Amino acid sequence: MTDTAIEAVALGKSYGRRGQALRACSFRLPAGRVCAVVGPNGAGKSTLLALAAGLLRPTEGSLTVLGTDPASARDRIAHVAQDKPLYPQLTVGDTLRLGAELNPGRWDARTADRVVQEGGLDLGARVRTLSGGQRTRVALALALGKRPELMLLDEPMADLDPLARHQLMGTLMATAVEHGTTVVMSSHIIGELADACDHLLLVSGGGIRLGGPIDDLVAAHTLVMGLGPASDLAPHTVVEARATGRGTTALIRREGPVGGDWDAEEPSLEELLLAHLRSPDAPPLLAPGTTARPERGVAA
Ligand SMILES: Nc1ncnc2c1ncn2[C@@H]1O[C@H](COP(=O)(O)OP(=O)(O)OP(=O)(O)O)[C@@H](O)[C@H]1O
Repeated sequence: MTDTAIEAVALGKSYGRRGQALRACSFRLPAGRVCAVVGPNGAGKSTLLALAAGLLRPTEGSLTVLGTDPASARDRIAHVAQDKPLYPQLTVGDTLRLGAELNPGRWDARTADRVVQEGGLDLGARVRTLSGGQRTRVALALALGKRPELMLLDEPMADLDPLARHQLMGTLMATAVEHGTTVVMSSHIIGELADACDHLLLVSGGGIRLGGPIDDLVAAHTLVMGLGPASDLAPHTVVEARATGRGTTALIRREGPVGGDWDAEEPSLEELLLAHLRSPDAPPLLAPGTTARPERGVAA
């Protein structure tokens, strides 16, 4: 088994005259990890996942999945698209039985059944009568039941309530640990998946802005304390941020007036990602350990 789940080199995807969805994307996602692909609406996340699933072909560069061409790896991949295609006339029980029939010898009935049961779904209910979140549950049960080497989940948490998110994240992480499955999930809610994932890609405007193990990304960012007069900015406002070519961000924030001075604290991963989206190409604002007087506010 390869230690790389997905590798892209100068990857690009154009939808003809309708636009360039991805350009010059180079990254590597390690196998057996839970990876978040985050970025704003229209960033190119779904396109990236569809390319990795072998449903689209790159127009530039190369993409290797599980050590081979994505189209050749389709049996080893489960892709859950945003619209969660399922057969609406089938019952939940029939849908799971179909999953088992289509994946003889490797169907993980225990996990698939548990995902459905945890949501309190009636096995006799027809898929067309289910809510969006319930359909998501069935689609994820099918994907997990297939026991894939790579799961590509496009906005899997979008329709789920907090308990369902918690349950499914737990199941996905356990699957990654127990079976060595690589889980790649996308979200346009920056930071939504970050706490549960160990690897991250930040996509924006069709390019990769930031990528790597989350612990390394956080550790590589520099905390800079801004000292200055209290102002009318709300607490927790990011007041300035810059990214370097190496991905280092100097982030200054106000924790609230403390004796009339600015204070700072360790930025959250979500703040770091937002900072990168705000100022992708700017030079570093400050060297590590220096102080600053912020002059303008940028809403957090
Ligand atoms: N089939 C298509 N034909 C033409 N353009 C497309 C097609 N699919 C996507 N695009 C364009 O490619 C760009 C990236 O779209 P994509 O769906 O990959 O983004 P996304 O990051 O998944 O967005 P969202 O968070 O809104 O789902 C967008 O500008 C979109 O309009």
